[in-house]
Amino acid sequence: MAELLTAAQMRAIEEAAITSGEVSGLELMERAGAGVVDAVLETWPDLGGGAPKAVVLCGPGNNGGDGFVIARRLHERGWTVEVWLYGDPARLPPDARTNYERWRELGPVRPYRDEGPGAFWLEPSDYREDTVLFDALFGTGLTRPVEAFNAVGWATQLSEWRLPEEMRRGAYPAVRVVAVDLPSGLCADSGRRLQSDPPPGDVEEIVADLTVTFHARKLGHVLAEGPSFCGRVVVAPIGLEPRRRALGGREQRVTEVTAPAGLDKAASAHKYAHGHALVVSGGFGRTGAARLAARAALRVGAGLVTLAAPGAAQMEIAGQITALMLRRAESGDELAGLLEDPRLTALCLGPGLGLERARDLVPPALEASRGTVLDADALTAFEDAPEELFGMLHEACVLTPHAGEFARLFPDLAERLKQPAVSGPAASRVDVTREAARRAGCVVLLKGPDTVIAAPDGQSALNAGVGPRAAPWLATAGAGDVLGGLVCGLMARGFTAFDAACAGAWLHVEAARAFGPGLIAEDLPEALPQVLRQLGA
Ligand SMILES: NC(=O)C1=CN([C@@H]2O[C@H](COP(=O)(O)OP(=O)(O)OC[C@H]3O[C@@H](n4cnc5c(N)ncnc54)[C@H](O)[C@@H]3O)[C@@H](O)[C@H]2O)[C@@H](O)CC1
Ligand SMILES: [K+]
Repeated sequence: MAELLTAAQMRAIEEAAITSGEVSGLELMERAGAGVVDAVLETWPDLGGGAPKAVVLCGPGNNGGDGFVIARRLHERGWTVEVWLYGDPARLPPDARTNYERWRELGPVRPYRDEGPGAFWLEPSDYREDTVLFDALFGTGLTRPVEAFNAVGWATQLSEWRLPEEMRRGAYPAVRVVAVDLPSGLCADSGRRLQSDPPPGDVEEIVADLTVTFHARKLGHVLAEGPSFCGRVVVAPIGLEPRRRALGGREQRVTEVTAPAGLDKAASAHKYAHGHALVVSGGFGRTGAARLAARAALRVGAGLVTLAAPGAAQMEIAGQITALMLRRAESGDELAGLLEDPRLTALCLGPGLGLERARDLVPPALEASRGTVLDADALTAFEDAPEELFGMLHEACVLTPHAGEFARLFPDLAERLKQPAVSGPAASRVDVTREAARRAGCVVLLKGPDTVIAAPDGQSALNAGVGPRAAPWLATAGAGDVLGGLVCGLMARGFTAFDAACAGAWLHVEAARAFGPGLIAEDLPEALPQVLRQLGA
């Protein structure tokens, strides 16, 4: 599984490599700069043949050091290179200073200080269609908002370069923007832009076309605003070993969800060998969500799936199902009666359930100690008494809130994400989901474009909805109900709560991608066979 790193983990990996004598910091910086140049030429082959222009903005730390390497290497390739430094050359860290000196033998360094309008104003004639701007101001060392950009700073001008031609004040041709490691201003751990509070007016951000990071992606590339700031993200290997020990314990690590194993069915196994899922439906006129969840549970391979509905809803359901089964569960007592059947291996409650019914049915469902997905109304029903719910939850439960439901159960954690990110590392969706899982004592899957999954012991994973894992079509009514059903079906088949949540999140995205544009929730279960076939299930 691909690890997504924090700034501290990246530093620990680098330090371990340097102290072991395997490589020097200077060599790593050289490889980082070379990696950026390679990625630029690979992304824009048209720049390979000519003599383009580079404007390299260097900052006061090692990110700036990478910038000086890039400047030197592009100069060696025949590019016209212009270098700017924000900071005092005498205070550069040693490796950055060395590369500053090396560049100084080749060309000048123009100082930038935030001295008001015009402090960083390059003549329009300086710019050409083949100009590439390198943002080597701040990388993983950013700890506070970048004041230098306020109102009159570079960012305003950078963003102007990026406006459509007819909207630009001057006659600047479009400039390609490359972020070194991270677009400056972005928090490496949370993907949030560090900003003073209240935010300064009229500040534009650096939005990159290409971000070249080193060794592995950082959480900030995929969380929150990260994807919209980074553009294409390329990972340049800089010869570092994985060094898992430097990453810390499992409570500090975050992996990306990957294709699940174990979805095939043995030739000799009968249907009960694959578990029996029970999905609890809402009342008359509100059964669609549960039917979607149930069909997803069946498609993902649960041997049997039963819908439990109040009497008044049974006719409605019966007319719309075939392979699914139907039982009556009018009340909590009736549900408890159904759950006396030990062959029921997993439950799903919430989609379309109704708040009153949820308050009645969730306690006996949790009492039964089966793999249990709680979603939608099963979460909202406890808005006024989250502790009551937490007291009943057990390790085989998965809560699948969207941001709104999450805020109802964990208002203080949701508030942490809303507070302005004034210093780094800022609170991230991973942090709050981990804390929520610890508090609830079960797995929490926080839905969103970046879906985060955490277990009470801190183990975490995420599906970054970017690049090959983007599935914008999932923003459609009922898609969340299908996810609940997938996780329930997988638990019915014997997956642990955490593994079921990860596999469910992966399959959900994969099914959406297999169907593509025009997707509605009903299509998701129907796209699963194709996905499962590709997995060799
Ligand atoms: N050996 C290494 O450590 C390597 C580091 N690499 C590069 O080094 C970067 C990390 O370097 P650093 O840790 O020096 O950090 P940065 O270069 O990201 O920035 C840190 C510097 O900026 C200052 N600073 C932080 N926030 C500021 C703000 N808002 N306004 C003004 N100054 C601010 C800090 O006090 C520090 O001087 C990585 O992102 C990567 O680009 C790569 O060269 C690979 C090797
Ligand atoms: K940068």
